[in-house]
Amino acid sequence: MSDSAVIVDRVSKKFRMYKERNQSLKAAIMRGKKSIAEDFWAVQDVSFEVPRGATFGLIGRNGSGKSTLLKCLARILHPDRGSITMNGKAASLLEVGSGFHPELSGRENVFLNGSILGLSKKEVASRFDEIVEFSGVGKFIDQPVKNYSSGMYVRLGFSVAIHVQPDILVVDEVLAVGDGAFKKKSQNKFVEFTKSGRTVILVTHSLAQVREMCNQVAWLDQGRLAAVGDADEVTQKYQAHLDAAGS
Ligand SMILES: Nc1ncnc2c1ncn2[C@@H]1O[C@H](COP(=O)(O)OP(=O)(O)OP(=O)(O)O)[C@@H](O)[C@H]1O
Repeated sequence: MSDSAVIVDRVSKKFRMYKERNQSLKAAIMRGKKSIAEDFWAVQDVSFEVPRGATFGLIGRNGSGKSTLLKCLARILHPDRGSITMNGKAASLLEVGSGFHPELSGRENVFLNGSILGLSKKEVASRFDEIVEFSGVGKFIDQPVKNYSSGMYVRLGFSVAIHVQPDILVVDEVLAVGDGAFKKKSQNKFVEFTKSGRTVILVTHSLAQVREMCNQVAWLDQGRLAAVGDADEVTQKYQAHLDAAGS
């Protein structure tokens, strides 16, 4: 088996940008079916490998393509060019309570989410107490999740995803929502998770968090890979770049 959990090979992703959005109906009819659009490449020709057991961060300025690449890794988007190979079972947690059904209770959502992430009912049942305990949702577990605070939503979603024990966990800023205590608990969980040979890929805007949590980093700049490798080295380069640009 390869030592790489994930292989990103010359991945590019484009979006169609439509012009003249505010035109009149008459102008649109006159122009017929032709619409004026151009391609915008949000991710361009990016290649790297994520070693098994790494906590791998994606960094870069706003709009550099981090979320787009993360969505490709989570299979929410498909690259227009290149390929992504996942060596193992992957689970992703990209939006607050993604995959949660608002009308269902926390309990029902844990079972639903667990099964979406590939666990049997029995497997979810055996981890249920631990999932609830970690989330801190407590007695609210039988309330519809539409009544949860955003913090409760995220904590429960994160708790399900991490207890499903995927080989590769793809997360987006989830820890930004939790409070300090939950962040610490989650970081410890990540350490435990990666020690058992599992891999975490995350996006965060906090360089301090990247330094603290990640051992490998990819830096994206205008959709292209600016640097990849050891977290300290790459974050230093990125910081120097930001300082030079005066931001
Ligand atoms: N669905 C879409 N349609 C058109 N353009 C998009 C779409 N999604 C993202 N983009 C554009 O692609 C570029 C990269 O966006 P992306 O969200 O991946 O960046 P990011 O690095 O995650 O930014 P941020 O740090 O602000 O979250 C941006 O210019 C964005 O406007």
